[in-house]
Amino acid sequence: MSVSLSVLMESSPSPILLCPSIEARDEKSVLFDASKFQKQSNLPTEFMWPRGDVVQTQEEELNEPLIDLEGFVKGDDKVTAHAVELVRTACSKHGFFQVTNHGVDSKLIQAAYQEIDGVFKLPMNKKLSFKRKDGGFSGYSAAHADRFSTKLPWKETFSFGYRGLHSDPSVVHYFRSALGKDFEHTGNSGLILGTGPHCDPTSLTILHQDQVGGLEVFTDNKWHAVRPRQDSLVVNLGDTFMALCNGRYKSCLHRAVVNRERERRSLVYFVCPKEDKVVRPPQDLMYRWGETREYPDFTWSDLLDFTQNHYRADVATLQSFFRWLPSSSF
Ligand SMILES: O=C(O)CCC(=O)C(=O)O
Ligand SMILES: [Fe+2]
Repeated sequence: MSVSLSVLMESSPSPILLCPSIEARDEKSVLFDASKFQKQSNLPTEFMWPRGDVVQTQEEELNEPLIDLEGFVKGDDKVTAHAVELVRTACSKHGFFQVTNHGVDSKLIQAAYQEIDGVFKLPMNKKLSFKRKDGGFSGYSAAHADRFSTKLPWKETFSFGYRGLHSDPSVVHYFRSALGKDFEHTGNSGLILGTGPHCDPTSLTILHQDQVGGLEVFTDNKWHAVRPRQDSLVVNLGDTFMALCNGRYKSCLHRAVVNRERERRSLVYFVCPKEDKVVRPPQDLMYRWGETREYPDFTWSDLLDFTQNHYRADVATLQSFFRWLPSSSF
């Protein structure tokens, strides 16, 4: 089995961010102390999102059933069938669901937060010593300031990738059994966003946010807050999964809003295909569904290159990618 996974840990807003200063916009990225801005009304324009991009924050919480994986993990067919139905409904509607009894030890999650806190508290020069290289997977990055100059995310991340897990998280295992070999996976809310509205280009995203909250999902024409739950994991479908399912299941449109009072952290686990794997829906599914193809073939390495080097993931990544892809006639 080939597995390609990467884990992203993010903390926002951070006391120090790396981004272009307003005075030195044409110079290479320079350091400035973002904590100075945290209590001011005059926030750096690089972090401002045009109002058109930002739907007014709804206080409304997403009211979706929490999916209990206990029966599935234990192999209880009846309980699994019910969970599958809930997952199917959620994926058809907005590509998002939350699971409990997922088998990931909560102590491990807390330990990961503690570990990553130590990394983010390092002095900036230390963090820059393991800066993520262009086109690379692993390392520290801040605000994407090295790649984009406007609408910067108010966050810093520490990412690392690895392959060849011995066991799958149960939800990955489920999709794998359903899709077979075709699923080889290797603060100023409302204006300043930790992570702007986007769909993940990856296959699946499994996420834990801390108790500060801020994750929002777009569904029923509105943004809905996802209440943080210590015991649950959020699962988002990404663009690659949507392409694998011929658009039947939706790539989840989401964002993370930060606030001026408390730092927010999240642990994000991206599941991606093997680089050279051609992404296309399984033929027997297409046959069974009687559908024609919605998307052309592509490889994860092309989509990865596009989103790492040419385009920051947003709501229209896949369409833009197909226009960009030379062999695509879309
Ligand atoms: O921090 C979060 O809760 C969301 C992060 C996210 O959407 C991403 O990194 O793709
Ligand atoms: Fe995301």
